[in-house]
Order: sequence, then C-alpha cells, then structure tokens
Amino acid sequence: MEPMFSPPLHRQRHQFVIDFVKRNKSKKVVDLGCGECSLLRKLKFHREVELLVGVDIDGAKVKKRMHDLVPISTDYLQPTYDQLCIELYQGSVTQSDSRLRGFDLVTSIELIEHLTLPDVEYFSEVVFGYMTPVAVIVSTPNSEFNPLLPGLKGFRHTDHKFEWTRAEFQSWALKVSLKYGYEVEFTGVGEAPTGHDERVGFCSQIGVFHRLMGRDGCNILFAGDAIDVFSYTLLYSINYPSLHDNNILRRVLVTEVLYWAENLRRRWIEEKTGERDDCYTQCQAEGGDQCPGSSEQDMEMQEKQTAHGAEMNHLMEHRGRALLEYQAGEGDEEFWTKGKGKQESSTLQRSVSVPLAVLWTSCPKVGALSGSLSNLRRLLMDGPEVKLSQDGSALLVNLQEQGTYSSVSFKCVTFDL
Ligand SMILES: C[S@@+](CC[C@H](N)C(=O)[O-])C[C@H]1O[C@@H](n2cnc3c(N)ncnc32)[C@H](O)[C@@H]1O
Ligand SMILES: [Mg+2]
Repeated sequence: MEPMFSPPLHRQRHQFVIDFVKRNKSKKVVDLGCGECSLLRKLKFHREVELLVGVDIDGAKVKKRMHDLVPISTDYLQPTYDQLCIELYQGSVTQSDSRLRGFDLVTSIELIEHLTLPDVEYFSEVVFGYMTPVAVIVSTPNSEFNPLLPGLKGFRHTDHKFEWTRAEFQSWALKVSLKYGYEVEFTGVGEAPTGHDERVGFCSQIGVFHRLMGRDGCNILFAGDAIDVFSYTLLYSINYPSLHDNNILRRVLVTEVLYWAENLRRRWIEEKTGERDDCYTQCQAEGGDQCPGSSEQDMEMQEKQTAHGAEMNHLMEHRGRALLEYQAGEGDEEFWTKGKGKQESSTLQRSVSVPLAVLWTSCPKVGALSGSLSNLRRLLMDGPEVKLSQDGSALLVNLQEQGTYSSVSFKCVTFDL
C-alpha cells in the first residue's frame, strides 16, 4: 500500500518544529515526551539552539539512542563559536522541575493523548503555569481524520487515552491560554489526499501558543519564586566544544600557530638549501630596495598597521628593529636565538624568530581567533606548547637540524604566511 503522506507524517511534525525554531531563533528548547530523541537529533544541527533538553517518562527509551547526540569528530577538530548543551531527563510532564523554566520553546509532539484527562490538567499547569516558556507547540491526533486512515478501528495507538476532534482540542487550548496568559493559533500537518473530504482537517492537529508577556515576561514571573524543584533524573548531559570556551580557543589557536611555525621552519630550511619558495621573499641586498620596509609585503603590512592601532604599530616597529639589527649583525646567528638547553656551551640552539605581529596580520585564522595582538600573546603565553621570545613579542621556531646550513649566506628574510 502506498504511504498516505509524503514525507511521512512524523517527519512533517518534526519539520514544523524545525521551521518554527529557525523563524523564531529559539535558543532554549525542550522536547517533552522526546522518546528516542529523534526530534532532538534534528534540532542539534540548528545553530540558533544553545540549550536542547529532552524529557520522557520512559528512561530506557531515551537511553536507547541518546549516544547519537554526542559531538562528532569535526565538532572537536573544527569548533565554532556556536554553543550547544544537551540534557536528557527521565521524568513525567505531570511534575514540575525548575531546570525546565525559562525556555524559549516547549514542544509536545503526540504526547498529550498518552495522558489521562486529569494528567492533561497537570500537564497544562506544569507547562503553562510553571515552566512559562515563550512559546509552546502541542500536536495531537485529529480524530475527525480517522475515517480516512485505512483499516483503522478505534484509536490510532493502543496507548492513546483519547483522540480529540478539532473542537475538543481547541476548547482545551483556548481554556489554557486564557488561564495562563497565552494566545494560540491552530494549524496542522498531513492533509487529506485528493479525492477525500478536505473538511476533516489535518491528520495531526497543532496548537502554537505564544506567551502574551513575550520574552521579557519571563524574569518577572520568576521573581520571588526561589524554591528549586528537582523531580527529574538527569540521564545525559553534554557540552559541545565551542570557541567560547577559553581552553578550546587556546587549543585551536596553538594548533594553528604550530602549523604556521612548522611551515616557516620548512621554508627556512628550503631557503637555506637553495630551494626557492616563492611564498616568501629573500632579500639578498644589503640595505637598498629589497630590505624590510620596502618590499610589497612590508608595504602591505604597513597599511595593516594603521588599521590595527597603536599596539600594532609598536610591535611592527619592534619587528622592523629586529630585522634591522640582524642586518647590522655578523651573520645568520644574529637572527637566531641562543638556546638555554644542554647544548648551549657547544652549539647554538637555532631558532627563527617570527614576530607575533606578522603571524597576527598574515594568518587570517590566527587573527580571527585571537582578536587582538595582546590576546594572541596572552593566549600563547598561557601554555607550554609554543616558545616565545623573552619580551613575548615573537614566536621562536626551532631549527632542529643545527649547523647544516652554515655556508648559506643571506641577510634577511621576510615571511609571507
Ligand atoms: C508517541 S510518543 C512521541 C515521541 C516523540 N515526541 C515523537 O514525536 O516522535 C509519546 C512519548 O511520550 C512519552 N510519555 C508518555 N507519558 C509521559 C509522561 N507522563 N511524561 C513524559 N513523557 C511521557 C512516552 O514514553 C513516549 O515516548
Ligand atoms: Mg500518540
């Protein structure tokens, strides 16, 4: 038999919620009667959502698929500034729990018909009277559509306690709205197939409730109500990696900086062995046009200096000085730093000194992640992964293969990252 709805009805119901979340930019969403978390799995991909909570009376059902909600490897490898926390609870919608207050959206998809009528009253009190979200979406079967469902006798599911006509659903919804300060619009998903009586309405009827006080009413409602009630059992909680977390920001920044550092080290070695790499400029001349401050890259850098303010100017001047000092020095070693390790007495620990200002202006990702040069310095100083010069203005990139290139002579190198 051909499926009656395409896409299937459960998908249409979930899509209805997703469209609402996108339109209203709901940040905190709780799905009541979340079952095996299929709606939550879809909602987690919507960047507007920051807190996603699922509640179901059947803990085993929730646990069955809850691990599908864990972050995937790209969430760790390429974290963004988006934030997402997911929490799953075992509990009944007839009981209140203070962790579920202050939400933008509460969804109850095909849940209420599984409650007895007295429990529907508790549900109304908990959701509209206690949780007081900005919006509520309730879906439930429309019994007027049932004659169109082939072979159906009685209710659509053996666990259903009732199935309402549109008038019954609307009567409950209007009563609740009036009592708790909401307005409601009625719609649905699953239209009658062509050739059938369309007057029966949608297969799943939906009420969309909006709190009359809007978003700002929330805090007023909470004032003076300080008693915390924890009646649900937390089954699962996960914080997705986000660049708002300083540790994660540092990790990504350091990875990026190390990547560039390795590039530089490689290029330096290529340069020394005579393999020209056009990605950076080697200046052979002593003074003259080719020296720092006059190449195209340096002119571009100077333009950037203006844009990045006084601190940048200071560091760029510093960089200029470092390069000029090198020019005036006796050889390549001037541009390298002496190590403090075991080898100090016999050899030089050779490093390339890369001014952080160069990294910051030339690597867009490093610039974007750190925000400012002083932030970049602070973040890099916070951990042992990278080595900075004594004054913290430059990254020291170790040239492991010491002494190999001593016969190559050049005066200064400007890195173009
Ligand atoms: C028909 S399923 C709907 C699942 C899901 N909302 C969906 O759209 O696919 C109804 C769910 O409500 C849950 N449920 C029934 N009574 C409940 C109660 N008092 N509190 C919380 N969840 C309840 C059931 O365990 C079941 O997972
Ligand atoms: Mg049902």
